[in-house]
Amino acid sequence: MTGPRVSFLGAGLTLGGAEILRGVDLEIAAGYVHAIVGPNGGGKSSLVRALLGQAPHSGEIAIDWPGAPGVTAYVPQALDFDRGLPMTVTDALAAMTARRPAFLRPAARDRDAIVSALARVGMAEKAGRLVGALSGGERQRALMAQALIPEPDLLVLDEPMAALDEAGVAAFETLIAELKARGATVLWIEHDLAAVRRLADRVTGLNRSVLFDGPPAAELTPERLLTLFSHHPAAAARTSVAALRRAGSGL
Ligand SMILES: Nc1ncnc2c1ncn2[C@@H]1O[C@H](COP(=O)(O)OP(=O)(O)OP(=O)(O)O)[C@@H](O)[C@H]1O
Repeated sequence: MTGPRVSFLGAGLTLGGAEILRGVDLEIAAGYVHAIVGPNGGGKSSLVRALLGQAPHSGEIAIDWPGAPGVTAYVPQALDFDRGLPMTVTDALAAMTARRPAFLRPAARDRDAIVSALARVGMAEKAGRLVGALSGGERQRALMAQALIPEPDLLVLDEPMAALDEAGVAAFETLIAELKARGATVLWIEHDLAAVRRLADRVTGLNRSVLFDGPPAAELTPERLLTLFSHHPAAAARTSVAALRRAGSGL
């Protein structure tokens, strides 16, 4: 199975009287790692929520599978849960991924899949830890692990690296390479422009509508970064310098 092609045609979204997205035309090619970048509040998370059917949109959003529909997985920006929940990481993953009632022990096959997914995100030793005791980066790794069960054909990631340390970033990069080698389509919201330059096949700038779209090396120019993240002059100067530093020497 290879991943699907995803297309947005004149997509719009209005929430509580506010226009969040307008006339979004965008194509995510099958098997591509496609990054979405843009300023805070630009509508990136809303775009993926619309794609996942969680927000009412206008226009057209289509997922074209090469054959029968495959597996779609989503890694949200953060996980809201009760910190006092007496549940281990393994139990939480079982509840999120298994098709059995949560009060039954996970089937052996499901347990194997959980062990393997946790190992892929470097969390093998944390399998028995209570979810409420996880650090921010560990929670993010656990969220990534749930998206690997079963192996996804379309993976939607909302800032998956925000809390990751260096080892976490390395594990994430390996995973993306593995998914890409399998032909999965990855739609990836990211603020780390250097990572986008390293890993993405294509990048789209979004601020309510599409600002630019193309290969990262061609699109993430210094001028582009200046305008993309400039809200007011002093913040713009700070942000652009930081963004340029992060984007690395290739610029
Ligand atoms: N239910 C809602 N009602 C009204 N406005 C909303 C609602 N949900 C989101 N918004 C607004 O839509 C805008 C876009 O939000 P969204 O989370 O999609 O942005 P984003 O590009 O993902 O931002 P960030 O980079 O900060 O994560 C924001 O101004 C937000 O306040």
